[in-house]
Amino acid sequence: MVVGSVLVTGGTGYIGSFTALALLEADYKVVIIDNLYNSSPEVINRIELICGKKPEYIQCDVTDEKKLDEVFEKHPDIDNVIHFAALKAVGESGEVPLEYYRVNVYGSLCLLRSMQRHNVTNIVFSSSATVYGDATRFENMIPIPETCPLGPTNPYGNTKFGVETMITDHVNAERGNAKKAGKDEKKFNAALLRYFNPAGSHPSGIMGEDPQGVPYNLLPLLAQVAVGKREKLLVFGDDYASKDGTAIRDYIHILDLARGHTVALNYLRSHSPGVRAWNLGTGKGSTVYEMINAFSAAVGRKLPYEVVGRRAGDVLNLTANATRANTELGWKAERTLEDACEDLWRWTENNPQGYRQEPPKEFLERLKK
Ligand SMILES: NC(=O)c1ccc[n+]([C@@H]2O[C@H](COP(=O)([O-])OP(=O)(O)OC[C@H]3O[C@@H](n4cnc5c(N)ncnc54)[C@H](O)[C@@H]3O)[C@@H](O)[C@H]2O)c1
Ligand SMILES: O=c1ccn([C@@H]2O[C@H](COP(=O)(O)OP(=O)(O)O[C@H]3O[C@H](CO)[C@H](O)[C@H](O)[C@H]3O)[C@@H](O)[C@H]2O)c(=O)[nH]1
Repeated sequence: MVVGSVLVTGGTGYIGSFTALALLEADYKVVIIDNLYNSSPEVINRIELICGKKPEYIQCDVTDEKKLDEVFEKHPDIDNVIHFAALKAVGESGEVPLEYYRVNVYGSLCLLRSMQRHNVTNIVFSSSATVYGDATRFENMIPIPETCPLGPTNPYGNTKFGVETMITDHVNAERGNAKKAGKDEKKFNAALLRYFNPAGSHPSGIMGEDPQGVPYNLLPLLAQVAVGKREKLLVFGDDYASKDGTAIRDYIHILDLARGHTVALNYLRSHSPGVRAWNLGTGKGSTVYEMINAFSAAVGRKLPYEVVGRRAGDVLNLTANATRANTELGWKAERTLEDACEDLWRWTENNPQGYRQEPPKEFLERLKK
């Protein structure tokens, strides 16, 4: 039995593919669009290997409004969108901000307009903890609650803040217009999911993060050090006001994060909250050094690093207060940092070339059983 249909933009990417898997496991029909800028279509096969169901994949750029219209016309049953497609590197966004505004902001505008034309009224948006900026500028805002004033410190964060605002204005307007016309205003809803730092892979070892160019995030970079693709990790600053001088992030297992999307979507459909923001994090902060140690423990040897200067746009501490998601959505991160590191290492060891190589036979055999 299909419980609903979801268009997943950026669905061959890291978080999108795990969410597509979680949606299929929760009996949603899933249509993925992606332009493969930072992903591989092979992940569709891996999703099928794991859950026995295959999402439909359509190559489509989210800034191509005509193509978006065609997708909605081909699938008139789609009644929800989860919007991942974006550029996501904090550092790079300071170098090519216009590209970040084009893909992240203009792409979201195209999507909302196309959804409006096709009467698709629920959206779950991939926002980010980056929208809070430096929460240590306030007293008592670490761990960060959703009520913390927003103030991104880099162009990437500004695009996420801008899209959150655009979605909020749009959904509120749609609700107001529907009410005036005596129509059902409650069908217009948005979840703004502010993720902290996703980590890890599928425990099977056949599905994980596979960035196409040079990765920017800490864990994929550490994974490259572990398999010898990179000599050492560069630690961006050891002069932060943390216990060991390195910056603090809240690393959340990718399976917990993916599950957060299905529960948020279910909540939109059952409670019709209008626009609501939820933090998805564990509530536990780890420094860069703690992450190097945790991943080194999973690998079984100490990974080399060198301290360099701070990265522009970085902040000291992004740790979530996830109480709202816990009380309202009934969602809580269940897996540990150790789980994330072990799963990441299993994926990396088995797939040093990412999705460009066949999964090991023993996995295929086991999954067939
Ligand atoms: N990974 C993180 O640390 C993190 C944290 C918070 C929020 N986010 C947000 O979550 C979302 C997914 O991130 P991810 O880590 O899975 O990144 P990802 O790069 O793995 O996935 C993004 C996907 O979007 C696709 N894409 C990019 N531009 C596109 C375009 N113009 N048209 C269609 N598809 C396009 C890419 O090919 C990729 O498959 C992004 O919106 C990101 O900003 C990520
Ligand atoms: O080579 C590296 C890469 C990262 N870091 C440090 O590791 C921490 C995590 O950095 P990431 O680049 O992995 O993640 P960010 O927190 O900068 O950003 C990520 O998580 C955010 C949410 O917290 C955003 O949404 C964003 O999309 C996503 O890239 C930071 O302190 C960073 O300075 C290093 O020391 N060396």
